[in-house]
Amino acid sequence: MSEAVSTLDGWWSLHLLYNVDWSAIRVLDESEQDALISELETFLNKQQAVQDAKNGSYAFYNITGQKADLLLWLLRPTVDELNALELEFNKLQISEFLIPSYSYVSVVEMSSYLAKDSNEDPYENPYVKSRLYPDLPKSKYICFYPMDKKRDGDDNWYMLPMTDRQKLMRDHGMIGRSYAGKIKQYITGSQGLDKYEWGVTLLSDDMLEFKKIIYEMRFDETSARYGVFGDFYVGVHLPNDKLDTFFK
Ligand code: VOV
Repeated sequence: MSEAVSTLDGWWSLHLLYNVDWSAIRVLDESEQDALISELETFLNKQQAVQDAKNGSYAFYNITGQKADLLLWLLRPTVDELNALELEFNKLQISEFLIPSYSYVSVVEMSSYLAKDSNEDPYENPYVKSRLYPDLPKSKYICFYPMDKKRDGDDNWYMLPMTDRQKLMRDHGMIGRSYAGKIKQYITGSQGLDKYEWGVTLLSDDMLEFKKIIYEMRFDETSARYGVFGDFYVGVHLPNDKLDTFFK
């Protein structure tokens, strides 16, 4: 049996994607529309307060294309908190006008492929902490997709010896590092939690950088041979002061 890589696991993660029932919103009185927008705004302000207190994080984006209209990404220290938060969101008035299109449960993850030998507790390392418990920036654009590593005949990631996987991940990391300052990447693991094995969430102020990095990585063996991808969701940041024009 090949050696499993150990992981460091951070906050629990829930990606919630919805389509908006525009025709149902349109027939509401303006005061009814205002009430549900204001309640949503209060909910989002609460998420910001939790983020400011470093007890979690969140992101809210308007998805481009017909697969979804909205992506609400929530991070919390425990799955119980995340579960309760989803329930709270489901009970908002706005949820009566949202049609679930996709959801993804995972945990923020760092693998130890490239970890250096050390006696320190990695969970106390400031860099590791910033990766496992991220303070999500309000970048203009998001790109989220779930993915697997292939298990197909000779192309089986899980049968590769540890040293081979380490080399492949080193090459992968080198490409990733050339996008430093342009893209922030968040890897969430979901083995046993959802259909795919990882969620990749990228944030950037330039949507084109997503296409560039994903295309470049396609030529790298880690993705070229072993990457299996779900649907890609891309979108534009939806700040509170745009909620009115978004929904009305
Ligand atoms: C800014 C871009 C960027 C950077 C710097 C980066 C670096 C790194 C490092 C250093 C490591 C390993 C240690 C860890 O932290 O886990 C990883 C890990 C991982 N990555 Fe990555 N990745 C990036 C970006 C990046 C992208 C765009 C993708 C999607 C692949 C593609 O073709 O679409 C991806 C995938 C992953 C995955 C699925 C894992 C976990 C694999 C596993 O088997 O455990 N990743 N990644």
